[in-house]
Amino acid sequence: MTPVAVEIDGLSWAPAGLADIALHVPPGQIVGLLGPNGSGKSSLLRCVYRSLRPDAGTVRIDGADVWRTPARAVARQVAVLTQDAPADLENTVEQIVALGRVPHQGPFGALSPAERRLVADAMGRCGIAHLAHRSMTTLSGGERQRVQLARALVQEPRLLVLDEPTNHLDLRHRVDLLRLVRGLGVTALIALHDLQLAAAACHRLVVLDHGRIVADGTPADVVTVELLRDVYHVDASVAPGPGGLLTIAVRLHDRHAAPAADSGRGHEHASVDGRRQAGDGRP
Ligand SMILES: Nc1ncnc2c1ncn2[C@@H]1O[C@H](COP(=O)(O)OP(=O)(O)OP(=O)(O)O)[C@@H](O)[C@H]1O
Repeated sequence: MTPVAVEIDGLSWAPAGLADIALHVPPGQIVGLLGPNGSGKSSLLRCVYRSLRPDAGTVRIDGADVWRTPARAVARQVAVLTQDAPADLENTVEQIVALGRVPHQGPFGALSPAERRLVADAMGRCGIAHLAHRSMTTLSGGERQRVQLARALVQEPRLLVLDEPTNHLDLRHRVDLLRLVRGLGVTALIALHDLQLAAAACHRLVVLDHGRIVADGTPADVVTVELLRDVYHVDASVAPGPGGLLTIAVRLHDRHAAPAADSGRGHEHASVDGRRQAGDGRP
């Protein structure tokens, strides 16, 4: 799968406050889209995968304007994983995963042996092979999210658009999903709320606030005390860790909290591997 370049220029969409967005993503780059609730991440991604027509501006994938390209042709290049996979589908997991081939097939196309192998392989990579014959209605949120990922892989996309792909996943599956995405070598745009995971998984982070890009750069450049204060309104410290990982320590100002026996409480560290540690006692 050859990755594509994505070029967003002058993009505006008033309902989400998106205004004059410019973002150029080279082939193979993994971009994490961050920002508070309602900052416009999903709306921007919807403009990219041709689900939302912007008021102004363009989105070009390998030079082709997505709104001048037939939907089916876009679907052959772009796979999308949205926040909440539909839960009310009666189809089996295998049938849903096989839907990833639809953009590549004719009107009555049956799966070729190679495509059936692709479906089996994707289910194996996403750890859902044992669920192949289960109905989607019987799955947990995390299992449904992994089914969506398998369907996206089967699509053999050149661009992956993931909107909060990890919100139902436990820590191991979060890490597995992001590792898998990195291993694909495709271009990816991923909206994430977990800043530490985003910093660990993405080549580049872009932060939206009130519909505008307020930061764009490497994880270490973007995830700063100032960003957490000015954009997230959180009092925190950020420390570099081994292998380029970041550790974010958030200070909780809770006037109603019970007095703590340990004077270090109130400062809580959450590391990328999910272990929470007591405060370090720093002011
Ligand atoms: N179809 C719509 N009509 C009107 N307003 C909309 C529409 N879609 C989104 N919005 C508004 O645009 C703003 C941005 O929404 P969006 O879903 O893009 O934010 P987000 O950054 O993805 O948020 P979250 O982190 O909560 O998922 C929100 O205030 C939302 O209510």
